[in-house]
Amino acid sequence: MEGVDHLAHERNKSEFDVDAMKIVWAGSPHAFVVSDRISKLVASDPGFRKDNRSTLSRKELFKNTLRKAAYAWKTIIDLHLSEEEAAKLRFYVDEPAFTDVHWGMFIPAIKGQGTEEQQQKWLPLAYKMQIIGCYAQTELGHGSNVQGLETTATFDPQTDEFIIHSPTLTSSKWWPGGLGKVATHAIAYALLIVGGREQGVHGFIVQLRSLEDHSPLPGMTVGDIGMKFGNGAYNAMDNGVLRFDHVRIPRNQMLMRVSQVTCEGKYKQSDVPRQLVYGAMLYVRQTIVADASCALSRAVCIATRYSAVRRQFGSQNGGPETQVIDYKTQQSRLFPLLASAYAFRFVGEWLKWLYADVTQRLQANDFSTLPEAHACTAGLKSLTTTATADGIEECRKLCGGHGYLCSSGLPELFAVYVPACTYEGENTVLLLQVARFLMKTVSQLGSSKKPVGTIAYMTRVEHLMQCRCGVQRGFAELSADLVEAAVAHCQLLVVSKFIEKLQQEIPGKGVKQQLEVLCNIYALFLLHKHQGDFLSTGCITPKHAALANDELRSLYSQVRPNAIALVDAFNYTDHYLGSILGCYDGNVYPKLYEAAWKDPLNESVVPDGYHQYIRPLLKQEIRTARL
Ligand SMILES: CCCCC/C=C\C/C=C\C/C=C\C/C=C\CCCC(=O)SCCNC(=O)CCNC(=O)[C@H](O)C(C)(C)COP(=O)(O)OP(=O)(O)OC[C@H]1O[C@@H](n2cnc3c(N)ncnc32)[C@H](O)[C@@H]1OP(=O)(O)O
Ligand SMILES: Cc1cc2nc3c(=O)[nH]c(=O)nc-3n(C[C@H](O)[C@H](O)[C@H](O)COP(=O)(O)OP(=O)(O)OC[C@H]3O[C@@H](n4cnc5c(N)ncnc54)[C@H](O)[C@@H]3O)c2cc1C
Repeated sequence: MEGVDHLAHERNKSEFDVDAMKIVWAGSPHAFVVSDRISKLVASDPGFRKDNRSTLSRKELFKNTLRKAAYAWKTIIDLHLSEEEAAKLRFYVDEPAFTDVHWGMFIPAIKGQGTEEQQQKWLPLAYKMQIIGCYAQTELGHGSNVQGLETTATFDPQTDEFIIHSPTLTSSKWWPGGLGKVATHAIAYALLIVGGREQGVHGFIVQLRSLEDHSPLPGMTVGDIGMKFGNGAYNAMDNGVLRFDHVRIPRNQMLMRVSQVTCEGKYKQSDVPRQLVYGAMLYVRQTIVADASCALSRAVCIATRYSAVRRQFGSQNGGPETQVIDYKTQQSRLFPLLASAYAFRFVGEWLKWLYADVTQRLQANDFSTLPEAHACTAGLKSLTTTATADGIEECRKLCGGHGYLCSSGLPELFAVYVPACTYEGENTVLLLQVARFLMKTVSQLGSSKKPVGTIAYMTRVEHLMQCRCGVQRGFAELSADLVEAAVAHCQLLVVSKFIEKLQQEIPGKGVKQQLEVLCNIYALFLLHKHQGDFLSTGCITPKHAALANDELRSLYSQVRPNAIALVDAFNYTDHYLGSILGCYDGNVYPKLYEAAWKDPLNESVVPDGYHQYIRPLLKQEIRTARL
């Protein structure tokens, strides 16, 4: 039944203006138009095909990724796409690649930590992709502990150069995306040594490979670190290993916005805080939060559409069975994830604003909000990526057995997404940073320094005023509890930003009402999940808890007729979703059936290996077989 919309009856049930919701989701009418146009452009171009990814060998997959990246770049040039449109194009191409780190980390690091002069020299080359960059921070022995990095950058005043060196095996750079096979340059982080004194970790622009024949420059040992979790998936990325053997680079290739080394060998610090060396991480964590809503909404879209297609039990008088989306248990697992996708969208929007604000302040030498920005980006990165990774896996289970097929799109989505819990700051390590920030705030509550912004509420929490412990004392011992407190603080942020969103004018019939329902689901689901904490701290009574649960059930019933329209509002093409279970027309079974026959195993009826292994077994000739 090609061309028939099997979900039409669901779409007819919806009680709000889906087109208006699409604009809310996109962020603005302009963002919607750009996103809609570019996603369709990618979807309709066979050059961006991705349905065969899971059957390719690593080498084929990688080469195909290179081809796609080059093709994407050609498309960007040919169509004169703006920076915004080009970023959307890369997003909808939907394949992890060296370009992610080139645009997402290498360029932002130079922008944030390079001097004007350095930016003028390097950025035009990077923007035109005449050089390709990666971000080489993590080492085999040290990732989270950035101050523990072992790579050294020793200043040689005789030649006005730095000598970059990997003194041990554990100091080998290990993990950087794009480093393995593609990048020509790296921002390498190393311990600066000037005049025999260690001056902490700094970033350096280091050329890795020849721009003529791509061979590694003298003193560099560089390669790929090997296969990662999941077939296909993140293996399109060449995460790499790199060792430096006394590699010399000119002095002006140290990123010198935060601190400088003069030709006489003097180390000077600007009045900007040292933490700006970590600026690129602040930026990327913020983009990761925005990306979490994309990944979660994608999984939720698949699970919601399939839950409306899938029927199990409950047939009466020979009629159809019940759609699994009508089971309360399915709703209680699915709808909080739908609400989370929207919640993360709005907190991501807010974080983008916060980041723009802190960047503007930093440019005007106002560093007062940097600790708060660090706590918010770190905490929300941790919260949203953990919830999204768990949510994708839950969506897979919500799709039953078919969710385990690669053609559902969910295994690959999970495999690509799950490292987000680790990269750019391991999630627990980041929560400890938030906890430290909260404890610091608590310890200052009695002083004249009043908490503002996202921590202003602390003055209203009475028992916190009685806390007078030092920040460090007992921190390690209580760190597991403090991490929970950090999560609670971040959840408060998510809920309050959702509520603030609802206080704005939101046009479109019924749009605001739907968002109110989702906001209430998000908040009440949290209350339900952490009922024990709320009850044991006396924040709610058992009666409140019971009322909240009743309300939650009723909210699920309100979402039910709108569920399909709420995921349609993400405006994802079938190409981007990459899922038979989530296809727009809901025509799942014929597509699954057809796809199965395309598997390489089905290329022959009798499998390769029959004569060697199956037949000798069946004929009891195993002893004489040549295995
Ligand atoms: C295909 C999928 C793509 C999906 C992504 C989508 C979009 C993203 C776009 C582009 C990205 C591209 C691709 C994405 C894929 C992969 C990329 C992965 C790249 C990486 O994976 S790249 C390595 C990242 N590797 C880390 O992430 C290490 C984590 N480890 C740390 O980050 C620190 O090391 C820390 C904080 C744990 C320990 O620090 P510490 O406290 O023990 O000691 P330290 O001396 O370091 O800090 C002293 C004072 O600095 C403050 N402070 C710290 N950090 C700050 C910051 N960022 N800003 C402002 N202030 C900061 C503190 O709050 C303190 O402040 P105070 O003294 O006031 O309390
Ligand atoms: C797919 C992928 C892409 C990556 N891309 C890049 C890249 O482009 N560039 C780059 O430089 N790096 C990259 N990385 C590396 C990444 O940033 C690090 O893996 C990450 O920062 C975590 O550090 P780690 O591996 O040292 O973990 P570890 O710190 O060793 O974590 C191991 C465990 O120890 C715990 N732990 C660590 N410290 C503490 C503490 N103080 N208190 C309590 N518990 C603690 C953690 O919670 C975790 O459970 C990438 C990693 C992955 C997986």
